[in-house]
Amino acid sequence: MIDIKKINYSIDGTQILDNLSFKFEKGKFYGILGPNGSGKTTFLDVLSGYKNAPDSEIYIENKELKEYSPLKLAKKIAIVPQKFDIVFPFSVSDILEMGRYPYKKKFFSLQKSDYEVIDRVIKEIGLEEFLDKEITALSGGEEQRVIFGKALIQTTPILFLDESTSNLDPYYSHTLLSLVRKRVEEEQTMVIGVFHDFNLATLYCDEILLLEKGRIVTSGKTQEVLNSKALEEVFKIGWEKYKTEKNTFVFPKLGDD
Ligand SMILES: Nc1ncnc2c1ncn2[C@@H]1O[C@H](COP(=O)(O)OP(=O)(O)OP(=O)(O)O)[C@@H](O)[C@H]1O
Repeated sequence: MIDIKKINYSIDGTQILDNLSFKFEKGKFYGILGPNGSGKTTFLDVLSGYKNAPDSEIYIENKELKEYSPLKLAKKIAIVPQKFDIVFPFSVSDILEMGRYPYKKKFFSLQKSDYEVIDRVIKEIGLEEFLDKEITALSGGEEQRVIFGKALIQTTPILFLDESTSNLDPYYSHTLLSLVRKRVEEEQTMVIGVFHDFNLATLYCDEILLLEKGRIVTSGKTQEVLNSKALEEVFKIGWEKYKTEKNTFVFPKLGDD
């Protein structure tokens, strides 16, 4: 569904993404792990067309990324970014409605079917109490839930999450990730999410890509990558393991403990 033949991306002569290639399939939740500065956000930015990488060859559903108009791409990929730069005090309702703009006909208002999608997501992630508030007046976690909601309202087959639960409490982290996991299984959508919390990756991801200095060091089933030697080498720390019936969770092993 996303076939990366190659991505090279550099800024001022520094190679940020170095000859990456990978095939992402639909019906799977992928996690991207890697140290700070390893290129995770840049990778999603290039895949979403936000950053232009001329020396790249990327196919989204068999069509080259370069051939997509921004509007067509917005019907394929929604993104919950790491940072949101909302300075204008839009209301939460306005922001959520923006999720339907790719489907809006010129000079027409949103349709009943658009509002049905919006209302469903509002209920699913509990945004009712914020609708009339200005986005700039919300807490960090509340704002993140709204931006997440907008991406879900976009109803795309591909969703990118860039540390998109970093401001959320455990209840909302799991509510939102369970919701997208359900869509992956029931609607065969695809999710690619950047995580620093490996336990969330353990619980929700089918496969992991481990990035270091703009390269994919290893990739594979979540449990295999999280139990690999590469994890220690890339993060330069040992990992304590905690096994449950279904999963092995990993925690940083610090000092002499
Ligand atoms: N606009 C820019 N100008 C110069 N260097 C940049 C720019 N944007 C990103 N970089 C560099 O590119 C590298 C990759 O950055 P990126 O944000 O993709 O890393 P990341 O893996 O997402 O990191 P983090 O875990 O800290 O969010 C970093 O070394 C960063 O300093």
